[in-house]
Amino acid sequence: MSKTSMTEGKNVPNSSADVPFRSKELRKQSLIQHTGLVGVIDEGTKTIGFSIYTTPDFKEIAAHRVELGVISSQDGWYEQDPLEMMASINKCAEEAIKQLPELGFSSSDIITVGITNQRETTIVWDAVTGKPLYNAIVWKDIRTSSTVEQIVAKVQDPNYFKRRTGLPISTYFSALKIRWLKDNVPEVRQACREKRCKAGTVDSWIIWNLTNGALHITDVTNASRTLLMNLETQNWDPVLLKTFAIREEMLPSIHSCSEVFGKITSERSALRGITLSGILGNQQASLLGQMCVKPGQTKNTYRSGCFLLCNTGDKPVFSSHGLLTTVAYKLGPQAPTIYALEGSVSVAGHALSWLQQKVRLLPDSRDAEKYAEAVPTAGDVYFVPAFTGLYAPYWRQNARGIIIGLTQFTRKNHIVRAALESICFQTRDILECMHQECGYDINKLHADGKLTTNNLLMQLQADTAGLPLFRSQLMDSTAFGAAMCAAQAEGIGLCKFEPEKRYYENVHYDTFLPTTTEQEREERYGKWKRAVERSLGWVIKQKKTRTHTEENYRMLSSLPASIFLISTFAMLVHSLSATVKS
Ligand SMILES: Nc1ncnc2c1ncn2[C@@H]1O[C@H](COP(=O)(O)OP(=O)(O)O)[C@@H](O)[C@H]1O
Ligand SMILES: O=P(O)(O)OC[C@H](O)CO
Repeated sequence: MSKTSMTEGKNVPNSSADVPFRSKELRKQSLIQHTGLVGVIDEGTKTIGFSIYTTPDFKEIAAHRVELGVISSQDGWYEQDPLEMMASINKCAEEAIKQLPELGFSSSDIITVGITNQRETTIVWDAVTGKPLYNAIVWKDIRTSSTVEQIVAKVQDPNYFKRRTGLPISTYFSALKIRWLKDNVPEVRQACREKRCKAGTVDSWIIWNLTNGALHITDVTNASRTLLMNLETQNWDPVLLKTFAIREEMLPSIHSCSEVFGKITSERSALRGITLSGILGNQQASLLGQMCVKPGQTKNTYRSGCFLLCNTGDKPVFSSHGLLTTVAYKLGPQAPTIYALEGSVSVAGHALSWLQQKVRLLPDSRDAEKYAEAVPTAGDVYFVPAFTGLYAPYWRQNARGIIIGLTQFTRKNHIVRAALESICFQTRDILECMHQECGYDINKLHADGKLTTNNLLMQLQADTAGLPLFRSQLMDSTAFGAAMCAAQAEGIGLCKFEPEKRYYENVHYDTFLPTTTEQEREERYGKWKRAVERSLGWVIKQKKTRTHTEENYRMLSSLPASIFLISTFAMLVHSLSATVKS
C-alpha cells in the first residue's frame, strides 16, 4: 500500500469510528488554548452529534453522538421521527456539556452554536402546536418515482429545472417530498388549508424547535437542495412554487450561512440562551472543513452515501446532465456566494451495511477491510449497488443493484472487495463527468467520513482514480467546517476565516498514491461501465404511488396525486410559455 503521512509521528489512524480525531494527541493539545467555545449540532442521516470546539484553534474538546433510527415500511421508503431527532439533539448537547467541567470549561463558555445537517430530508409541522404532521421523508426515499417519471415524460426541455435550480428533477429533492405530503397526508392538507402548515429541511425544523417557533429560517446551501430556490436570485422561485403548488408562506426565509440568527430559547435545550450563528448542509460543511476554498479544490465524503464536491468559485458552473450545481457557502449576508459542482452517490457505506445486516456476509461493516484484504483482487466480480436507482452521473431511477462476474471460485471476500471497489468506481464516474462536461481536471482528492478509516478503500480509490488521495486526520470535517462557519459570523467574531492558515496549523493528512498503470485502470473501469449498463432499466414500470401501513390514506392518495399531475403540467406549460414570451 502506498500510504505516506504528512503528520509527524502519528500516521496510524485511530480505528475507532466514534473518535472524531484520528489521533488522540490532538485531543490533549486542544486543552492548551482557553478561548471562547463554539458548539455544533451535526444531524446526519445515521448519526446525530453535538461537538464543542475551542477557538480560534478549532480543536474538538467534547462531543456526544447517538444513532438515529430509520423507519422503512416499504421498499424504497425511508422516514425518520422528527421528535426523536430533537430529543437526540438535546441529549447530545446535554451530554457533551457535562464533559466541560473536567476540561476546565463550563456551558457559559459556549459563545455560539452552528448547525449542519443531512440535506433534502423534509419535515412538515403544525405552526400552532409545533408538532410534526408526518415523519421526516429522508433524501434517499424514492416514493415519488412515478411522479418524477411522468414529469420527465411531459417536460420537453430536459434542462428546465436545471437552469433555474442547478438540479435535475429527481426524487432526491425536497419539492417532490413536500408535494407528496400535501397530496397524501390528510393532516397536512388540512393544516395547509388553515395556513398552519410549515415545511422545511432538517435545519429549519431544528431551529424552529430551539427557538420555540420564533424562527422559521434556512440557509442558501439547504435551500439550494429543494428544487425550489432560484440559483441566480437565491430566493424561492415563483414559477417553481406554482409548478409544485407550494405556497411560499409554508417555507422558511433564506439566509446566508453565517450571521447572528437569534438565540436558543427552548427550555428543553441545555443550550438555552446561546446564540445561533451558522447553518450549512453537511456536504458543504465538509467542503469548508476540508479547506476546499479555491476553485478546483475537491473533497469526497465517504459515509452511507458518498458526496464529491468541487469548489467552482463565485460563478455557478452548469453540467449538461450528470452533476448538480449547488451553493457551497455564503459566509455572511454581504459575502459572495460560492458555488460547487456536486456528484452524489446514493449508496456507498450503505452497501457494506447491507452486506452486514441483510446478507450477513460480514459480521460488521468495520470488518470490510480485513475481509477484502484476504484476497488480492475482487476476482473479476463487480457490484453495482443501485438499491434505489443510480444518482450522479446517471440519474436513472430504474436501475437496480447487481453483482456480476460470479464463478464457482467466488468467495465472500471477493464480494466485499467488489463492494469497496464500487464506491471507488462511482467516485471515478463523477470525476470523469467533471472532466468531460465541465473541463475540470482534478489533480488530487481530499477524503473524509467514517469509511475513510478503511485504508484499503483509500488505496483502491487512489488506484481507481489515478489520483493522490489526501485523507484528513480530522475524521469529522463536517462539524469542523460548521464550527468555523458559526464562529466567524459578524457580531460573533471568534475568528476570522483564514483557511490557508488553519490548513497548515490544524489539519493533517495521510496521503495515498496510485500504484496502478493507466492501462490497468482503464481496463477495470471499462468493465465497471459494462456492469453499470447491465443494471440500468431493470425496473420496467414503477409501482403506483401507495401510502404504507395507514390503510385510510390509500384511497386519498390516487385522487390528489392525479390532480397534482394535471395541475403541475398545466402550470409547467403555462410557465414555460411565459418564459418563452419574455
Ligand atoms: N470503520 C468503518 N469501516 C467501514 N465502514 C464503516 C465504518 N464505520 C462506518 N462505516 C459505514 O459508514 C456508514 C455510516 O457512516 P455515518 O457517518 O454514521 O453515516 P451517515 O452519513 O449516514 O450519518 C455505514 O453505512 C457503515 O457501513
Ligand atoms: O448524513 P449523510 O452524511 O448521509 O449526508 C446526506 C446528504 O446530505 C444527502 O444529500
